[in-house]
Amino acid sequence: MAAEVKLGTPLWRAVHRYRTAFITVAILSAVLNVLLLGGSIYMMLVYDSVLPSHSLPTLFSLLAMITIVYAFQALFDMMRSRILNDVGSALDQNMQPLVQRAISEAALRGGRFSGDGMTPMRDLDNIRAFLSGTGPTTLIDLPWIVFFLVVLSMLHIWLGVTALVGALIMIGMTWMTDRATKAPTQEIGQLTSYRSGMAESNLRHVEVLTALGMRERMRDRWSEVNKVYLASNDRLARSVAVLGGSSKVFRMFLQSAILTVGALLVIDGKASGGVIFASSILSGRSLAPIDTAIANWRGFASARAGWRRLNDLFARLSAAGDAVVQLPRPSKELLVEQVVIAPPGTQRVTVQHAQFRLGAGDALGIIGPSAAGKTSLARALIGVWPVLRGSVRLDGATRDQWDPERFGEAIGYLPQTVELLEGTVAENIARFEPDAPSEVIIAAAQAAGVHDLVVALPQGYETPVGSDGTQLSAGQRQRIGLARALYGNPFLVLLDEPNSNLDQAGEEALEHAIAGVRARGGIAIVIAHRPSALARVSHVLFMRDGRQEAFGPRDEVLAKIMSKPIPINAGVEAADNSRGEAPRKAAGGER
Ligand SMILES: Nc1ncnc2c1ncn2[C@@H]1O[C@H](COP(=O)(O)OP(=O)(O)OP(=O)(O)O)[C@@H](O)[C@H]1O
Repeated sequence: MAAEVKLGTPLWRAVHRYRTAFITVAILSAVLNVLLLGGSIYMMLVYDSVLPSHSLPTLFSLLAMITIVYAFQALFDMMRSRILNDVGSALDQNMQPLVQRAISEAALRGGRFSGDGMTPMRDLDNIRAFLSGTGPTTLIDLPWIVFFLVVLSMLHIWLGVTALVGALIMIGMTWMTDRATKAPTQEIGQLTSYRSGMAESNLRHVEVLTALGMRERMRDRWSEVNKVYLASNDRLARSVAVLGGSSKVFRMFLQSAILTVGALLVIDGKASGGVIFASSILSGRSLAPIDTAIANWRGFASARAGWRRLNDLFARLSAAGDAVVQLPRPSKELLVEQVVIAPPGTQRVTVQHAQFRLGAGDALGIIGPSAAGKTSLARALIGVWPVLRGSVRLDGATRDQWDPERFGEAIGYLPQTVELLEGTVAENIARFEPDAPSEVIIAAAQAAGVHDLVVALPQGYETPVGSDGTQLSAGQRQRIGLARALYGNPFLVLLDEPNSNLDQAGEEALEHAIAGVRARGGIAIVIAHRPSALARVSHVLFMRDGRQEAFGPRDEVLAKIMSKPIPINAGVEAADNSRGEAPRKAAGGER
């Protein structure tokens, strides 16, 4: 039974969890904004009471009071920044696992964005940076403009009206900033990913690029993308600078305008001298959040674009749920029923109507020319590619009925490119399981016939493999990859061209490993171009052009395909009659 995990708006739900913190920030902001009146009131009192009376005690009492007010302002400001910073970090920590899962799911479904595929992670970074910066406090302070306008109007209606007109103009500027930043912000998001994906790919392939004299050409290609990226950044920075600068100057002008209105009111005898200065300061303070908002709009726009993209991504992945009922480990059979496969994110069928059944103790060799669909079928069998039609069942259950981690424990997979991860040999064999028992690691290494090879390494099982396993030879990588595939005695072990880099000893270890899987009641599937890998299989499946052309007991199928004209690279050298070798001998014969 698959549980419906509602991922629709997980960001909102995560933010909702911190509502108490947001309410506290809102209350602190309210107090802070009221305290902001302190400076203006102080100026008004000094001007209107202290100066006419020349009273020093009044002046110092007022100074003491305003000092306390400023101290509280500083305290509350610090408190709300701290709370928001904590919320940003907690939200990040909370969402990171979901974001990582979304990145993997999107990649598996073929929805990997061009580039490095890490856009969702950067989006979450942008949201955290926005929450931890001045953004939220600025936005919270914006509605308080109305309060200051009311206070100004209470001093005199014309002061309020002047400030209102100024505020409306500045809000218009904010709207223009938003329009000017929206498109470049989105463009920069995509370009950042593309640019870093390209740089990462160039670095990963540096040896090939150097050997083939392609480094400069690839660097030039990257520079072209970088140029577009810089231009977009430039455009964005310029818009923000122009509008941010204008709003700041306009705010200063507005203060002078208010001063002028105040002066006119004083001349008219409708206000005191203190009111002029108080209102000027008040208007400056009240409109400050608008130009702070404009100056920081870039961060806000990035966070908003990231927020939308993430919600969109989560919504698209909402159907993926975790199984709640844990099925027992499979132990009986693999059933493939009329399976049609297309690479994720495409409708291009690469395997049509594959159908076969394997029982515990069977081993299957999949052979066929290049691009016959062997690897496509393999990926669907282990559940990393979806099936368009038909089904793949282990002990009667399709993959979506399993908890993904538990399903992985039942699978052993050695891909064509071994893909070891940064860590030690032991960690790689143990699939990075924390506290993996040594005896299980050694058992896997022994099953793969690689134990002696590992202990002969400089640090034995603790030898670091380097990024992508580059500190090992291709043969060593492949054999350690085989041990990883066999770790924990998985039921279904799938080996995609496991002998492409093996020497004689490696080939023998591979044969032994396949025999071992069969002997313990597992199922082994081997995709092979070289005949030695077929030595220990019980069945053979021959594929061509995405079709299953033959399936059955090994010798029967090999005999059948030998009787037909087979392309020279049909997948097993044994099938290549042009060499005049006896196919059965080349295939090894079941031992
Ligand atoms: N990720 C992918 N996206 C789109 N098409 C793909 C993808 N992977 C494979 N294909 C296409 O699917 C077809 C079958 O490829 P597949 O790798 O399954 O063949 P194969 O029999 O394993 O070949 P080989 O023996 O050369 O490894 C090919 O035409 C290939 O271009």
